[in-house]
Amino acid sequence: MTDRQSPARPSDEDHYDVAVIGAGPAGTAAALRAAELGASVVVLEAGRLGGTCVNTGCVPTRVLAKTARLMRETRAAGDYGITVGAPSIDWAATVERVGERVDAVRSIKRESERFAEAGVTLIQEGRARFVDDSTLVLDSGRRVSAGSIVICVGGHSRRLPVPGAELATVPEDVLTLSELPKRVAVIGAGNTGAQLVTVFNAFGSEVTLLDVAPRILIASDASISEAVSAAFIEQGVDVRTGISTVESIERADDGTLTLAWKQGEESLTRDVDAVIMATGWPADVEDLGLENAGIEVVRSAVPADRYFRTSVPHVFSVGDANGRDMLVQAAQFEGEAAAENAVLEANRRTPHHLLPAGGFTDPDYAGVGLTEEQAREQDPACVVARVPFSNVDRAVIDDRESGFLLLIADRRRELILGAHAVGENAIEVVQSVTTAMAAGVDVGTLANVRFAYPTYSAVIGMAARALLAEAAVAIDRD
Ligand SMILES: Cc1cc2nc3c(=O)[nH]c(=O)nc-3n(C[C@H](O)[C@H](O)[C@H](O)COP(=O)(O)OP(=O)(O)OC[C@H]3O[C@@H](n4cnc5c(N)ncnc54)[C@H](O)[C@@H]3O)c2cc1C
Ligand SMILES: NC(=O)c1ccc[n+]([C@@H]2O[C@H](COP(=O)([O-])OP(=O)(O)OC[C@H]3O[C@@H](n4cnc5c(N)ncnc54)[C@H](O)[C@@H]3O)[C@@H](O)[C@H]2O)c1
Repeated sequence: MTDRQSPARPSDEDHYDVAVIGAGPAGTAAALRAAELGASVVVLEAGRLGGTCVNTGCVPTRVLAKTARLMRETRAAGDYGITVGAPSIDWAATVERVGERVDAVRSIKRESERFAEAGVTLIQEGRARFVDDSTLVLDSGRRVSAGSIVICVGGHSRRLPVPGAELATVPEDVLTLSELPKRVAVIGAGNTGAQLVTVFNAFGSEVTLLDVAPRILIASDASISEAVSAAFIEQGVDVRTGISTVESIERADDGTLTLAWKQGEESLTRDVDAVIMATGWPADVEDLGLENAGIEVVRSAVPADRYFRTSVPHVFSVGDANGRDMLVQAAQFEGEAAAENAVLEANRRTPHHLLPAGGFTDPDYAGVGLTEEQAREQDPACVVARVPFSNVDRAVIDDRESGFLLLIADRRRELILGAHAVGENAIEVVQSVTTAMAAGVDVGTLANVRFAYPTYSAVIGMAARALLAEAAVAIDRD
């Protein structure tokens, strides 16, 4: 690799081949891969190792999702002849349990030991900031220079610029609520907001969900949004999509928050005990000194080309920082690719179409590859099969008939272009389809795979066989 000399190069011991800013999933993957390739590597982390995912994002949210499920299962126990009382949440105990599980996950991640074993230097002396395009300064005053720098700073929640926004709780702080709110408004129906709706609904809170977008889970296939939205409404959630704007939040003397918004020309209000703002995730770039390095920022993200190079080619941007696929699996994939491109001066890309994602709502949802709308735009003759869970033995056995798998193939019924599922185990089902896609399995082969009985994954074989039947019809029409 090229060893670029910084004009303000500190001392030899503070110069590395690769400097990685942030030790979340992106930074950890980038650092370990760069070290594996023989580079000298430093990781600069301002907070807790593991980043958003393990500390305030996926892991705590997933524990809350499990708690929500236990509440639902307990309520349904009577259907199976099990006598239990009506469950209720002891919020303090729930919060403690989340913390305990987060610590358990942190203990198996062992980032510092893995860095040490790989010969990666870890420096935790506050936030890093660019001095120039090859030099970083930490809060401690220490300077570090590197031939390549990988920006893995992740992001943070966004408060809407409305009066009273400071009264809202952001997703990272949900566990700091002093008590379980009886009435809660969730603003933002993306992956975060939708999951919090399910959690608070299961916990017995009265939930209102608002979004400016015309449908919830706007990034998912339209059929997913429709199904999850219908389930929310059936569960008593007040779903308000297509609102014009959130106007304000005001606090009354008794602590009640009044949320005001506009739907068309109509002004509406709702009194709640908590407002959660899950309205986006800008990159953590405000104090990064990018202007000192001539690195471009666009809409609160550090854009990168498909090889993760920023406008300054030896500086890379991966994970949530580049504002693309804000998922752990993307962050890890991108981190490794950027490390290879930095150390080997290669041009490695990541397969965006093989990134499965989903959420633990009630019901769960997930997707991979093209949505039906995207697939039809690319090829109007693509073939789509939808198999309801009510046709799947296991779903009926478990009393989980709601949901479906939508499988999309090209017109020649060879390639799987996308898969989208709602229902029990949707994420595991979509993961299995992703594995098949990654392995290059065609629809015909998938249709012949045997699935253990009785499993939810059996829906994949059913959908593949339905695709073949559908495709035959499509081909007849040609
Ligand atoms: C509530 C919630 C639930 C989520 N659930 C899921 C899920 O189920 N599945 C999924 O795939 N994704 C989920 N995500 C998204 C996932 O957490 C992120 O995509 C992922 O953490 C991004 O990894 P990253 O390494 O890019 O950034 P981060 O994990 O945010 O790590 C960035 C790190 O950089 C450090 N840092 C920032 N600035 C500096 C600086 N100037 N100097 C030094 N260090 C710095 C930070 O302290 C942090 O440790 C969820 C997110 C949220 C908010
Ligand atoms: N399970 C998962 O994989 C998972 C879970 C949580 C978050 N994430 C990722 O983290 C990132 C952040 O997620 P997020 O859900 O916090 O943000 P997001 O950007 O995905 O969704 C924000 C939502 O807020 C809405 N919104 C924006 N401004 C608004 C306004 N003024 N009034 C009302 N609504 C408004 C948007 O229309 C959007 O639906 C995403 O990329 C997401 O995929 C993933």
